Amino acid sequence: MPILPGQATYRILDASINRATEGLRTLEEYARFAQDDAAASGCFKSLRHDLTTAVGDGLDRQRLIQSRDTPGDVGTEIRESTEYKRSSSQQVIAAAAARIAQSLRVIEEYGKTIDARFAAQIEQIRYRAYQACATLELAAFTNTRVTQLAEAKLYLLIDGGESETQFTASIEQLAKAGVDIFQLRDHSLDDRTLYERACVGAAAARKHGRLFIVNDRADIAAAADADGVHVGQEELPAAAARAIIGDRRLLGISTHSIQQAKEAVDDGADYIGCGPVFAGRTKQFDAYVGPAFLQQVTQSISIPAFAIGGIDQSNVSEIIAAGCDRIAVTGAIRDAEDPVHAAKKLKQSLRWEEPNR
Ligand SMILES: Cc1ncc(COP(=O)(O)OP(=O)(O)O)c(N)n1
Ligand SMILES: Cc1nc(C(=O)O)sc1CCOP(=O)(O)O
Ligand SMILES: [Mg+2]
Repeated sequence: MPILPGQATYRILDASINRATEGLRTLEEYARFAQDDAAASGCFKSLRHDLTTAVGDGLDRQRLIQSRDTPGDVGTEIRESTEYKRSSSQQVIAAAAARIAQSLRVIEEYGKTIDARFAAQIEQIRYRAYQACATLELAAFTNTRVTQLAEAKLYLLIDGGESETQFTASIEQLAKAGVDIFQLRDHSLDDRTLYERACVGAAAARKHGRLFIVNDRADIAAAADADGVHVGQEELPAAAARAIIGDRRLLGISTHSIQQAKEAVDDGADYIGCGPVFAGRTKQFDAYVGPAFLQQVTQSISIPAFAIGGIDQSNVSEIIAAGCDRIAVTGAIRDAEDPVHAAKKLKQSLRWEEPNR
């Protein structure tokens, strides 16, 4: 069928309207289901709605549909190989945002040849879409785990408990008491149980806006969708752990000297454990770094550093006096008569601020 110039215009408009609507819907779903962001989701929905209304008011819908000729569209045969590849949700968002911007501009330009008022309405929708897309893209690129880590003060190493129910209940209670990060550290569990505890623990911590890390096992951290893994000096190297957990999960590394701390930063750690500061009941060591190591760390290391080893209410002031306000503990909470009370007290101590700061 020969294509008349007017029909060609309608054909371009029809294809671009569909493209813009699909792109808006793609971002609406991301905002709704991945970000749980009702405001952003509503914003894309109203853009979609306003586009449909402007098209309904300004264009002849029958002509739009009559102009559609998908089998005869030479463009459906031309595909860049990149159009089939999206390795992350950020790429999906960036591609949808670009599609929206381009197709709205096409609608506006060709719309000018039909109705100037219609074109002006599309221009307004295009500006609103630019803003909404930019906001969503920024939110998608922000790693909330890194933000949560930056604010974290109290880190608890916890074993898998007697049962899944008891483990989950402990995490929920202690999260409410102020524990910011949980680490599942239990060398007695078989892999299946470790994985199952990691799954329920990560979900329980997330419910309360807390982080959940798996000790030693990058594979289990990734499989259970935990927030990260913690590795020691004799365990999986940082690069190997990172390859398993990916860029958006957290990597913690144990350090026992300032040189190890600097190496951990160079190796891409998100945070370090610094110890053992004091002797404790959980793990025995031949030597202790003491608060002096913490002083070195706070002066030269920029990523979050958690003092660890024998820290409890009786000595936490020494950690703070060394300039460190982040601690990782086991016994201080596990062995307390009232673990919830112990966690609350420790958290309060970490909020302490130097009087003349
Ligand atoms: C926060 C934090 N710091 C240090 C450690 C100790 O890790 P590692 O040296 O690998 O010893 P194990 O915990 O594996 O016995 C940690 N787990 N967490
Ligand atoms: C597992 C572990 N790693 C340490 C290190 O210095 O690397 S200290 C430590 C034990 C932490 O438990 P508690 O608070 O009961 O001493
Ligand atoms: Mg370890």
